[in-house]
Amino acid sequence: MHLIETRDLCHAYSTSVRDVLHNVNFIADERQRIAVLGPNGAGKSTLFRHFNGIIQPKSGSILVRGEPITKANLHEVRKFVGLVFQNPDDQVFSTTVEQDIAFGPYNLGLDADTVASRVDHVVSMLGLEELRSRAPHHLSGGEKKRVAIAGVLAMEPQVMVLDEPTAGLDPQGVKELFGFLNDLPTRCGVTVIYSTHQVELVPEMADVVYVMEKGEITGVGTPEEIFLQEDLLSRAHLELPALPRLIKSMQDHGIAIESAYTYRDAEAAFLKAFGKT
Ligand SMILES: Nc1ncnc2c1ncn2[C@@H]1O[C@H](COP(=O)(O)OP(=O)(O)OP(=O)(O)O)[C@@H](O)[C@H]1O
Repeated sequence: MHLIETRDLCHAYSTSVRDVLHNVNFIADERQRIAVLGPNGAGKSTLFRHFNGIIQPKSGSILVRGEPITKANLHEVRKFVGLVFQNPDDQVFSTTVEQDIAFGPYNLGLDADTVASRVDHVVSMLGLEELRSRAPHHLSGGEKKRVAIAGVLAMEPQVMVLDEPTAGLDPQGVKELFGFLNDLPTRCGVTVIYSTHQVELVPEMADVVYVMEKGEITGVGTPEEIFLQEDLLSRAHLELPALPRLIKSMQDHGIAIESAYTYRDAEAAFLKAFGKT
Protein backbone atom coordinates (compact mmCIF):
# COMPACT_ATOMS: atom_id res chain seq x y z
CA MET A 1 0.00 0.00 0.00
CA HIS A 2 1.34 3.45 -0.94
CA LEU A 3 1.31 6.40 1.46
CA ILE A 4 -0.14 8.63 -1.24
CA GLU A 5 -1.38 7.58 -4.65
CA THR A 6 -3.25 9.48 -7.31
CA ARG A 7 -4.95 7.61 -10.14
CA ASP A 8 -5.72 9.50 -13.32
CA LEU A 9 -6.36 12.57 -11.20
CA CYS A 10 -7.90 15.52 -13.06
CA HIS A 11 -8.68 18.91 -11.61
CA ALA A 12 -10.28 22.08 -12.93
CA TYR A 13 -10.86 25.25 -10.90
CA SER A 14 -14.27 26.81 -11.38
CA THR A 15 -12.68 29.51 -13.52
CA SER A 16 -10.44 27.15 -15.55
CA VAL A 17 -11.07 26.81 -19.25
CA ARG A 18 -9.11 23.56 -19.35
CA ASP A 19 -8.07 20.93 -16.80
CA VAL A 20 -5.29 22.24 -14.57
CA LEU A 21 -4.36 18.62 -13.80
CA HIS A 22 -4.86 15.92 -16.39
CA ASN A 23 -4.62 12.17 -15.65
CA VAL A 24 -1.95 12.59 -12.99
CA ASN A 25 -0.56 9.33 -11.60
CA PHE A 26 1.67 9.98 -8.62
CA ILE A 27 2.96 7.65 -5.91
CA ALA A 28 4.73 8.39 -2.62
CA ASP A 29 6.11 5.59 -0.47
CA GLU A 30 7.69 5.42 2.96
CA ARG A 31 10.83 7.47 3.65
CA GLN A 32 11.11 8.69 0.07
CA ARG A 33 12.42 12.07 -0.98
CA ILE A 34 10.38 13.16 -3.97
CA ALA A 35 11.06 16.29 -6.03
CA VAL A 36 8.36 17.70 -8.29
CA LEU A 37 9.76 19.93 -11.02
CA GLY A 38 8.09 21.95 -13.72
CA PRO A 39 7.59 25.47 -15.02
CA ASN A 40 5.29 28.10 -13.50
CA GLY A 41 1.67 27.08 -13.79
CA ALA A 42 2.46 23.38 -14.40
CA GLY A 43 0.09 22.36 -11.61
CA LYS A 44 2.51 21.45 -8.80
CA SER A 45 0.68 23.42 -6.08
CA THR A 46 -2.67 22.19 -7.33
CA LEU A 47 -1.46 18.58 -7.08
CA PHE A 48 -0.10 19.19 -3.56
CA ARG A 49 -3.41 20.68 -2.40
CA HIS A 50 -5.07 17.32 -3.15
CA PHE A 51 -2.69 15.45 -0.85
CA ASN A 52 -4.37 16.64 2.34
CA GLY A 53 -7.84 17.24 1.02
CA ILE A 54 -7.76 21.03 0.57
CA ILE A 55 -9.22 20.49 -2.89
CA GLN A 56 -10.86 17.46 -4.49
CA PRO A 57 -10.37 15.85 -7.90
CA LYS A 58 -12.76 16.57 -10.73
CA SER A 59 -12.24 12.96 -11.76
CA GLY A 60 -9.83 10.17 -10.93
CA SER A 61 -8.84 9.55 -7.34
CA ILE A 62 -6.46 10.31 -4.52
CA LEU A 63 -5.74 7.62 -1.96
CA VAL A 64 -3.95 8.21 1.33
CA ARG A 65 -2.76 4.95 2.90
CA GLY A 66 -5.00 3.19 0.39
CA GLU A 67 -8.17 5.08 1.39
CA PRO A 68 -9.99 7.87 -0.44
CA ILE A 69 -10.16 11.15 1.50
CA THR A 70 -13.62 11.64 3.01
CA LYS A 71 -15.15 14.08 5.49
CA ALA A 72 -14.92 11.34 8.10
CA ASN A 73 -11.15 10.80 7.73
CA LEU A 74 -10.09 14.35 6.79
CA HIS A 75 -8.76 15.08 10.29
CA GLU A 76 -6.66 11.88 10.25
CA VAL A 77 -5.40 12.64 6.74
CA ARG A 78 -4.26 16.11 7.83
CA LYS A 79 -2.42 14.57 10.79
CA PHE A 80 -0.73 12.20 8.39
CA VAL A 81 0.08 14.62 5.55
CA GLY A 82 1.44 18.05 6.51
CA LEU A 83 1.46 20.74 3.82
CA VAL A 84 3.77 23.74 3.94
CA PHE A 85 2.35 26.42 1.65
CA GLN A 86 4.42 28.31 -0.88
CA ASN A 87 3.73 31.62 0.85
CA PRO A 88 4.45 31.50 4.61
CA ASP A 89 2.02 34.42 5.16
CA ASP A 90 -0.77 31.91 4.40
CA GLN A 91 0.39 29.85 7.36
CA VAL A 92 2.03 32.07 9.97
CA PHE A 93 -0.35 34.33 11.86
CA SER A 94 -0.12 33.97 15.69
CA THR A 95 1.25 36.60 18.07
CA THR A 96 4.57 34.85 18.69
CA VAL A 97 6.59 32.26 16.82
CA GLU A 98 6.16 29.84 19.70
CA GLN A 99 2.36 30.18 19.63
CA ASP A 100 2.39 29.79 15.93
CA ILE A 101 4.28 26.51 16.06
CA ALA A 102 1.97 25.30 18.85
CA PHE A 103 -1.18 26.07 16.85
CA GLY A 104 -1.17 22.88 14.75
CA PRO A 105 -0.45 20.45 17.62
CA TYR A 106 -3.17 22.15 19.77
CA ASN A 107 -5.60 21.71 16.89
CA LEU A 108 -4.82 18.00 16.91
CA GLY A 109 -6.20 17.95 20.46
CA LEU A 110 -2.87 17.28 22.16
CA ASP A 111 -2.41 18.24 25.84
CA ALA A 112 -0.31 21.26 26.85
CA ASP A 113 2.75 19.24 27.96
CA THR A 114 2.92 17.29 24.70
CA VAL A 115 2.48 20.48 22.70
CA ALA A 116 5.26 22.21 24.69
CA SER A 117 7.67 19.33 24.20
CA ARG A 118 6.91 19.17 20.46
CA VAL A 119 7.49 22.92 20.16
CA ASP A 120 10.84 22.61 21.99
CA HIS A 121 11.82 19.74 19.74
CA VAL A 122 11.15 21.46 16.42
CA VAL A 123 12.56 24.79 17.62
CA SER A 124 15.84 23.04 18.31
CA MET A 125 15.69 20.95 15.09
CA LEU A 126 15.26 24.08 12.97
CA GLY A 127 17.50 26.35 15.05
CA LEU A 128 14.70 28.80 15.90
CA GLU A 129 15.68 29.47 19.53
CA GLU A 130 16.35 33.17 18.95
CA LEU A 131 13.03 33.67 17.17
CA ARG A 132 10.79 31.95 19.72
CA SER A 133 9.24 35.03 21.28
CA ARG A 134 9.34 37.23 18.19
CA ALA A 135 6.22 38.33 16.32
CA PRO A 136 5.98 36.32 13.09
CA HIS A 137 4.89 39.33 11.02
CA HIS A 138 8.22 41.04 11.86
CA LEU A 139 10.32 38.14 10.62
CA SER A 140 12.15 38.07 7.29
CA GLY A 141 10.72 35.90 4.50
CA GLY A 142 13.29 33.13 5.09
CA GLU A 143 12.68 33.17 8.86
CA LYS A 144 8.92 32.98 8.33
CA LYS A 145 9.45 30.04 6.02
CA ARG A 146 11.34 28.14 8.71
CA VAL A 147 8.57 28.93 11.23
CA ALA A 148 5.92 27.64 8.79
CA ILE A 149 7.92 24.43 8.34
CA ALA A 150 8.33 24.08 12.12
CA GLY A 151 4.57 24.46 12.62
CA VAL A 152 3.84 21.59 10.24
CA LEU A 153 6.68 19.45 11.59
CA ALA A 154 5.34 19.87 15.13
CA MET A 155 2.22 17.96 14.05
CA GLU A 156 4.58 15.02 13.36
CA PRO A 157 3.14 14.09 9.97
CA GLN A 158 4.36 10.97 8.20
CA VAL A 159 4.45 12.89 4.92
CA MET A 160 5.76 16.45 4.66
CA VAL A 161 4.72 18.25 1.50
CA LEU A 162 6.56 21.49 0.84
CA ASP A 163 5.58 23.84 -1.95
CA GLU A 164 8.76 25.59 -3.10
CA PRO A 165 10.36 25.53 0.35
CA THR A 166 13.50 27.30 -0.81
CA ALA A 167 11.85 30.25 -2.56
CA GLY A 168 13.11 33.45 -0.95
CA LEU A 169 15.92 31.78 1.02
CA ASP A 170 19.52 32.93 0.73
CA PRO A 171 22.07 30.35 -0.57
CA GLN A 172 23.12 29.36 2.94
CA GLY A 173 19.44 29.03 3.93
CA VAL A 174 18.77 26.80 0.90
CA LYS A 175 21.71 24.58 1.80
CA GLU A 176 20.66 24.32 5.44
CA LEU A 177 17.03 23.62 4.60
CA PHE A 178 17.87 20.96 2.03
CA GLY A 179 20.30 19.39 4.52
CA PHE A 180 17.52 19.34 7.11
CA LEU A 181 14.92 17.92 4.70
CA ASN A 182 17.41 15.36 3.44
CA ASP A 183 17.79 13.98 6.95
CA LEU A 184 14.06 13.75 7.72
CA PRO A 185 13.43 10.33 6.14
CA THR A 186 16.24 8.61 8.06
CA ARG A 187 15.99 10.74 11.22
CA CYS A 188 12.20 10.76 11.65
CA GLY A 189 10.92 8.20 9.11
CA VAL A 190 9.14 10.98 7.22
CA THR A 191 8.47 11.03 3.48
CA VAL A 192 9.37 14.40 1.96
CA ILE A 193 7.65 15.70 -1.17
CA TYR A 194 8.67 19.13 -2.44
CA SER A 195 8.50 21.30 -5.51
CA THR A 196 11.39 23.47 -6.52
CA HIS A 197 12.78 25.54 -9.37
CA GLN A 198 16.31 25.01 -8.04
CA VAL A 199 17.55 21.89 -9.78
CA GLU A 200 21.12 22.13 -8.48
CA LEU A 201 20.49 20.22 -5.27
CA VAL A 202 17.91 17.77 -6.66
CA PRO A 203 20.44 15.00 -7.47
CA GLU A 204 21.56 15.13 -3.82
CA MET A 205 18.06 15.44 -2.47
CA ALA A 206 15.66 13.15 -4.33
CA ASP A 207 15.08 9.44 -4.72
CA VAL A 208 12.36 10.09 -7.25
CA VAL A 209 11.77 13.08 -9.52
CA TYR A 210 8.46 13.92 -11.18
CA VAL A 211 8.41 16.41 -14.02
CA MET A 212 5.16 18.24 -14.73
CA GLU A 213 4.14 20.32 -17.69
CA LYS A 214 0.73 21.87 -18.39
CA GLY A 215 -0.99 19.74 -15.76
CA GLU A 216 0.50 16.43 -16.85
CA ILE A 217 3.30 14.26 -15.54
CA THR A 218 5.80 14.15 -18.38
CA GLY A 219 8.59 12.31 -16.62
CA VAL A 220 9.24 10.19 -13.56
CA GLY A 221 12.43 8.48 -12.47
CA THR A 222 15.62 8.81 -10.48
CA PRO A 223 17.51 12.12 -10.86
CA GLU A 224 19.95 10.37 -13.21
CA GLU A 225 17.12 9.01 -15.38
CA ILE A 226 15.42 12.41 -15.53
CA PHE A 227 18.51 14.54 -16.13
CA LEU A 228 19.56 12.31 -19.04
CA GLN A 229 16.48 13.37 -21.02
CA GLU A 230 17.39 16.64 -22.70
CA ASP A 231 14.06 17.03 -24.53
CA LEU A 232 12.08 16.47 -21.36
CA LEU A 233 14.17 19.08 -19.53
CA SER A 234 13.93 21.74 -22.17
CA ARG A 235 10.16 21.30 -22.59
CA ALA A 236 9.77 21.78 -18.83
CA HIS A 237 12.11 24.83 -18.84
CA LEU A 238 14.62 22.92 -16.71
CA GLU A 239 18.39 22.96 -16.90
CA LEU A 240 20.80 20.18 -16.18
CA PRO A 241 22.50 20.96 -12.84
CA ALA A 242 25.96 22.54 -13.21
CA LEU A 243 28.15 19.54 -12.40
CA PRO A 244 26.60 17.01 -14.81
CA ARG A 245 26.40 19.85 -17.38
CA LEU A 246 30.13 20.48 -17.06
CA ILE A 247 30.91 16.76 -17.30
CA LYS A 248 28.71 16.43 -20.37
CA SER A 249 30.47 19.34 -22.02
CA MET A 250 33.84 17.72 -21.28
CA GLN A 251 32.61 14.43 -22.78
CA ASP A 252 31.40 16.34 -25.86
CA HIS A 253 34.97 17.68 -26.17
CA GLY A 254 36.33 14.14 -26.17
CA ILE A 255 37.57 14.05 -22.57
CA ALA A 256 37.14 10.57 -21.06
CA ILE A 257 35.20 11.21 -17.88
CA GLU A 258 32.34 9.24 -16.37
CA SER A 259 28.90 10.80 -16.04
CA ALA A 260 28.02 11.84 -12.51
CA TYR A 261 25.15 13.70 -10.87
CA THR A 262 25.97 14.12 -7.19
CA TYR A 263 28.89 16.16 -5.88
CA ARG A 264 30.59 13.04 -4.49
CA ASP A 265 30.30 11.07 -7.73
CA ALA A 266 31.46 14.08 -9.75
CA GLU A 267 34.51 14.53 -7.52
CA ALA A 268 35.38 10.84 -7.96
CA ALA A 269 34.84 11.09 -11.73
CA PHE A 270 37.17 14.13 -11.98
CA LEU A 271 39.87 12.50 -9.87
CA LYS A 272 39.71 9.34 -11.98
CA ALA A 273 39.67 11.26 -15.27
CA PHE A 274 42.78 13.19 -14.25
CA GLY A 275 44.59 10.12 -12.95
CA LYS A 276 44.48 11.12 -9.29
CA THR A 277 43.09 7.83 -8.00
N1 LIG B 1 -7.42 29.05 -7.05
C1 LIG B 1 -7.28 29.02 -8.38
N2 LIG B 1 -8.29 29.36 -9.19
C2 LIG B 1 -8.15 29.32 -10.55
N3 LIG B 1 -7.02 28.94 -11.17
C3 LIG B 1 -5.98 28.60 -10.40
C4 LIG B 1 -6.03 28.63 -8.97
N4 LIG B 1 -4.83 28.23 -8.48
C5 LIG B 1 -4.06 27.97 -9.56
N5 LIG B 1 -4.74 28.19 -10.71
C6 LIG B 1 -4.23 27.99 -12.07
O1 LIG B 1 -3.88 26.61 -12.20
C7 LIG B 1 -2.69 26.45 -12.97
C8 LIG B 1 -1.68 25.67 -12.15
O2 LIG B 1 -1.27 26.48 -11.04
P1 LIG B 1 -0.35 25.94 -9.88
O3 LIG B 1 -0.25 27.02 -8.87
O4 LIG B 1 -0.87 24.61 -9.46
O5 LIG B 1 1.02 25.75 -10.67
P2 LIG B 1 2.52 25.57 -10.12
O6 LIG B 1 3.14 24.52 -10.96
O7 LIG B 1 2.50 25.36 -8.66
O8 LIG B 1 3.16 26.98 -10.49
P3 LIG B 1 4.34 27.84 -9.78
O9 LIG B 1 5.63 27.15 -10.13
O10 LIG B 1 4.22 29.17 -10.48
O11 LIG B 1 4.04 27.90 -8.32
C9 LIG B 1 -2.24 27.86 -13.34
O12 LIG B 1 -2.67 28.11 -14.65
C10 LIG B 1 -2.94 28.75 -12.35
O13 LIG B 1 -3.21 30.02 -12.91
